[in-house]
Amino acid sequence: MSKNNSIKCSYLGPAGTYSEIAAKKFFGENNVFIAKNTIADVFDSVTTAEADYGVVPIENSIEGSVNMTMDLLFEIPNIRVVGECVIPIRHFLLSYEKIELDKIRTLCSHQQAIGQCSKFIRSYLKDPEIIFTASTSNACHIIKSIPNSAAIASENVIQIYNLYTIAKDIQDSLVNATRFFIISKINNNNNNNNNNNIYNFDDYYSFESYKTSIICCPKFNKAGVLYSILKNFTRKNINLTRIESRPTKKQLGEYSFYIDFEGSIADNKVKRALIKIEQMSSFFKILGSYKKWIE
Ligand SMILES: O=C(O)C(=O)Cc1ccccc1
Repeated sequence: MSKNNSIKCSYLGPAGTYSEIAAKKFFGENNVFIAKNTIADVFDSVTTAEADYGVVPIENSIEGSVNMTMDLLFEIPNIRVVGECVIPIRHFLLSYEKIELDKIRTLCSHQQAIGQCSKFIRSYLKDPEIIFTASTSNACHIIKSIPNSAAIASENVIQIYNLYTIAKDIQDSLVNATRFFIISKINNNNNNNNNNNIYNFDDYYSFESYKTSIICCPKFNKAGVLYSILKNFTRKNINLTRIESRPTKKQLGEYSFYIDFEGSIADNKVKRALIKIEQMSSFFKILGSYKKWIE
């Protein structure tokens, strides 16, 4: 916390990104916002305590999971998820020149944004060179020096970078939303409820208004292993809201499972289910329990 009790929150910048929109929507404008160049830098800013919280994109309704965030949640210890935020995404095609669609030779944006606009790109652009950038706003810096170029970014960058709007709402579906995780650092001094151990979690939550996210890698890669994990939720009548697999990067065919479900790790039925799953896992990580995002 900074001097006047405002929160220090890092996000994927520079100014104008969807992550910035999410950060300000979750925490409110009257806080300290720290723009970072990459999603990995946001994680670093939390682990080094430069920021109290970080906001990172985790999944999109068109393009699916953000792999960089998934991998960092797996790899980086002492990070927990303390909240979520969902924002609608409207993609704009922007340029420093009033350029016709068929004259665009280079298109820049974050890989997620490019993927969310694949139909528009195929239908209206003439096979431009595509440059993936660290963020949508970063794309607006890159195109400044490239003739006949355009960027895909949010409406917020138009004024910030003084851009022309070539096209608006170019995403593949008008219903387009990205979910962000709010991450924080787990203090290992155990004198608060930050510890990651479910067995002595003593905060009391109104369970139904919470969600929990975990990562687990089964000990054995055999038929029915996913069922044997998921049945622990079914038997306790715990509703799953997301399940994604991600290669462990150790060998082909070996996956970690990212599971979100309704309920809190303060709930005994959740604890009992997770104890069983941990016993079946070679890797098990509780990312955290957090309030469901309500618009
Ligand atoms: O680059 C941004 O603006 C981000 O915040 C990452 C992202 C990119 C595309 C959709 C949602 C989030």
